[in-house]
Amino acid sequence: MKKFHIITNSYKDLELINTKYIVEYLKERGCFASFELTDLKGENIRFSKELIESDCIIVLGGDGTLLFAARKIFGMNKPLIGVNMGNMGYLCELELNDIENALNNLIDDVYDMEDRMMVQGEIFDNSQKMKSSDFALNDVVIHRGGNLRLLNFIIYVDDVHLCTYSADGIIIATPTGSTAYSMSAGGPIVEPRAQIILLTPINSHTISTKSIVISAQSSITVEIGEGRRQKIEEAMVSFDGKKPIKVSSGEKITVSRAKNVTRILKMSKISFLKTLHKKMQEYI
Ligand SMILES: NC(=O)c1ccc[n+]([C@@H]2O[C@H](COP(=O)([O-])OP(=O)(O)OC[C@H]3O[C@@H](n4cnc5c(N)ncnc54)[C@H](O)[C@@H]3O)[C@@H](O)[C@H]2O)c1
Ligand SMILES: Nc1ncnc2c1ncn2[C@@H]1O[C@H](COP(=O)(O)OP(=O)(O)OP(=O)(O)O)[C@@H](O)[C@H]1O
Repeated sequence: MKKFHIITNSYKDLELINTKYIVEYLKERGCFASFELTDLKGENIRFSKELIESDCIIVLGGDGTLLFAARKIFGMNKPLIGVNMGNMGYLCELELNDIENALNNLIDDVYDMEDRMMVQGEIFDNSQKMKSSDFALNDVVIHRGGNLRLLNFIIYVDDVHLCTYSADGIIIATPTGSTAYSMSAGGPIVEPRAQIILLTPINSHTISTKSIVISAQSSITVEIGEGRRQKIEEAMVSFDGKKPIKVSSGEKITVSRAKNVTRILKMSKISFLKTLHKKMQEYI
């Protein structure tokens, strides 16, 4: 690879010391290198010529920054690799102390590429009109928000009623997202290249509290049910933990496999489970 674009979280690389170092290093090795900063509002609007023409995106930050970058370049088919400057950085494979080695490997095309499935979600109002849609690499979370009342979530798979959870929320996760919120809510850990969609309730107050694994060919619809005390309840929908969207009883969220994937570059041969174990121990 020859053309690199860096997306840096300026909260993590405060004076851009590491960003500038990487740009200079790549240029010294005869490559093109450019950078941009994540914008504070998390909006994805600016697409520079350098970003569009790059062979690879290097992300400097934590998992949140990598998720931001993945959403930004959705559909562009460009590979991503993260340099961990976050607290945990599970999705960010590279460490700063070995960065030259990693950059040399990228230049010499010594890496593996892993396609990670993503999901798309569409939110429909009471008259079945789509009011919003978005994509996620980790998860779509439907949550009671600040409201301390149990909500009813009516679940359909391919339009057939599956079950109803009384819970704080529902997480619909990809295999990548299985190690994030879904895991905290008791969901299974899934091999990142698997092709499934995971449905995990958050604090379900029903006998069935288990996660359900669904084929990636199917779509899941979550309807916000009527409340016990009041007919119309409100909930929040968030894609990869970003910008919550308000929904209320009768509205539906349909989640299915997205047409595009996130391509993550891999250099280490260490298994995803060992990495998870190591990062979790370091994090504590
Ligand atoms: N209780 C929880 O575990 C909880 C609560 C809210 C959100 N989240 C997760 O946070 C994600 C957004 O991440 P963020 O960094 O912007 O928010 P954040 O800063 O709130 O991070 C949440 C934690 O999840 C980790 N994380 C994120 N994606 C991961 C993945 N695929 N595998 C393993 N760990 C992962 C992050 O490193 C961080 O430690 C959401 O997609 C959601 O899955 C988790
Ligand atoms: N778009 C953004 N631009 C700049 N800073 C941001 C942006 N979004 C979040 N931040 C800041 O970046 C930090 C979170 O970034 P990130 O998730 O990459 O790191 P982390 O939480 O330390 O890492 P990890 O998620 O791996 O534990 C927060 O301090 C947040 O205020």
